[in-house]
Amino acid sequence: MQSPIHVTSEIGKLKTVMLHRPGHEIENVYPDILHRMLVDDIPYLPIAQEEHDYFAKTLRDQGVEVLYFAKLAAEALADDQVKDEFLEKMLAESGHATGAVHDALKEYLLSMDTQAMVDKIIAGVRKDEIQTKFVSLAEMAEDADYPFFMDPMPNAYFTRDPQASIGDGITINHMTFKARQRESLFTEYIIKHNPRFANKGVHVWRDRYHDTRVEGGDELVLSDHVFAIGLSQRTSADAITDIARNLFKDSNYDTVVAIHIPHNHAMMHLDTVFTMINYDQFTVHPQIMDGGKIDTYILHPGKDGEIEIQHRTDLQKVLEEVQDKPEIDLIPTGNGDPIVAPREQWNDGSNTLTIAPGEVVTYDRNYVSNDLLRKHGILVHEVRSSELSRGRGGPRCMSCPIVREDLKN
Ligand SMILES: NC(=O)NCCC[C@H](N)C(=O)O
Repeated sequence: MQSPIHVTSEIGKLKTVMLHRPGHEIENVYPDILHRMLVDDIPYLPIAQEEHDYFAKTLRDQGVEVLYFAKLAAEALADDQVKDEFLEKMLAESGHATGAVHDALKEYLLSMDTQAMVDKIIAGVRKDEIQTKFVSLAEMAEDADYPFFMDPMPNAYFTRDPQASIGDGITINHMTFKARQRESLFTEYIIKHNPRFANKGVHVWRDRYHDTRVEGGDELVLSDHVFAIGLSQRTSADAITDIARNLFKDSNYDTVVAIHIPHNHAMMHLDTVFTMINYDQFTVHPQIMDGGKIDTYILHPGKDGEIEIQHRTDLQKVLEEVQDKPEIDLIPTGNGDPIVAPREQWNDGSNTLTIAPGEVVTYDRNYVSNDLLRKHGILVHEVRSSELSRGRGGPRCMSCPIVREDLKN
């Protein structure tokens, strides 16, 4: 049976992608919780939605089928028993496993139709939306001023991160920060219960029930046998080892390249500083290379299920070797300028979404990087970015490829 997920590169023609249109969750962010919600500012929702619709249209105009995360989730919860089981897990992960608040939230959420319930969970539930019969001492005495029973998920529009397609399978990710961990519970239900994916042979390379952390922004499918992953603020070495072991055991993947990037918010994932845009072309933020060097580890299957690891520091050479190309063109964000490069990287100038070999979608605001891409022969579709960029992610972060065409060579 052909899996409904098929992604054997970063650059093969994009056929199907999963997005999330930002919704009311954005309006539930206020200054006191900005840091904890992992955003630096509050997008203006109507414009963010316009920009997102334009992004979706740009993809559709290029023949891409656009699926929406929240719709897939609602479809997955069509059966009442599945919905009940999901809701119990979601409430528990939101801090209400039992008790009066749990009961009131459950009654409130079940009073809605399923799509409205999913949208509400993503948006967050304020305390003043529901009446509880009793409150516990903890609710009365601790966090009394905190306005939410269920936190909003303002990062849901970065559909790249809670999961990642690799080959005919997926990783469903245990994400680093609490602010994003519940997002992948939706993915679990989509894969298990949405008719598009359920019982269709999707291989789950790693599920979300682990202590170690991985996020899709770090996961790059370089080819049908080479997988690159950031060793980053969000993805730990143990998780990388686990994914490598599972890929080596059950797939064609025989090479995992772990790239150590700075552990900070501006460069939280590998795709904020490095993306693949053509067979032999990549964007790279110059500041991750210390004099051209960066700690890189190549993992291969060893004897008896062991993993062999080589430590290298020349990323360009590593890419030439694993991609089997005589030369790799590394295109520096902001043309490597000491002011332009970090400024454009901050607004996701390296975070290109490749929709076909040598054809990308980028934010319009990164005009220096975009011009340079064009000079290197890349076809660039620019999308609007005044509000979307405030969430600290770009076109690659906002898209989860589900199907790409295989590369011809
Ligand atoms: N792949 C990505 O780099 N995604 C961007 C995620 C931004 C979000 N505010 C976060 O910190 O998780």
